Amino acid sequence: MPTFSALAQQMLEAALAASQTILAHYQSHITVARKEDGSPVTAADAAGEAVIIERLRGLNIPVLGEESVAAGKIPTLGERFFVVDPLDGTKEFIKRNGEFTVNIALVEDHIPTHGVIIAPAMNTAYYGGPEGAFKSIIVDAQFGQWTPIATDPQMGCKIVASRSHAHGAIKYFLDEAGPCEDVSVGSSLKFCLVAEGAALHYPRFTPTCEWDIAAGHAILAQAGGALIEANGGPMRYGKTEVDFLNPYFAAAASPAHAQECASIMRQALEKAR
Ligand SMILES: Nc1ncnc2c1ncn2[C@@H]1O[C@H](COP(=O)(O)O)[C@@H](OP(=O)(O)O)[C@H]1O
Ligand SMILES: [Mg+2]
Repeated sequence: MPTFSALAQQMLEAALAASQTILAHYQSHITVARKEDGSPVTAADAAGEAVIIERLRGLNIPVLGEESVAAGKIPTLGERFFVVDPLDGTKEFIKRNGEFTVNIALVEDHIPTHGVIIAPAMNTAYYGGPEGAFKSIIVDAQFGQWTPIATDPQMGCKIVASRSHAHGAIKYFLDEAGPCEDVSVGSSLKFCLVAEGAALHYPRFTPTCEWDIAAGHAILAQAGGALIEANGGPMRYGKTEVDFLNPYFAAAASPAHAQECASIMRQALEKAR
């Protein structure tokens, strides 16, 4: 059982509280609204983010939250800031297939050093930080035992892809990668599958924002994996100038696999043109 730092404990408790709030919405009627960009949003998104901001307030670290940004509230980001997606996989939440997550990351010097992901409807939590990478089952709204997780770079080819945001290049990726199993799942759970050794590659060919990936990036990195831009360079956070939009990226079970994944992505994108 890891001894979590006070900071990690606060992040975990904030995510757990938001997860309970979101579950209450999930178990009652879900009303769907549309954001300016046409993407769906529910009352659970805002309620979850409010709970997280409240719980993290005492730390005096700026919070970059998906819903706050959508409402025009962008904090001044210093060297250290939280990145929050209270409800990633809103489409899955609305479809009620359970594949949605609460995400909190701490970014330091442009890199996510701590990450928490909870899948409320699956009673599953993941953490990655200086203590290592761990998974826990939630019982009676409490974390159970934390067990270490690790990627499996030796496994056969298995890729995870978005359930709701497909791109034509995936087909070419599979052609290039050779025999490869292909699994679709919603939200940041894709990072968790790679982090716990259940998938090898997560090539992302459709847009994401920093809050969609920061927590997953931290967990994956601590579990032995890596996330890089599809061009092969490091993924950096705090990209205010591009509204926190990420370039396409490659996440995989090791730094070498991430480079391989990115290289196959570039070939696939070339073919898809
Ligand atoms: N056109 C776009 N621009 C920016 N982000 C997008 C996007 N289309 C989808 N996304 C992001 O992809 C996330 C869903 O990922 P996935 O398809 O892997 O489940 C969404 O998270 P939310 O559900 O939090 O809005 C959303 O932020
Ligand atoms: Mg999201």
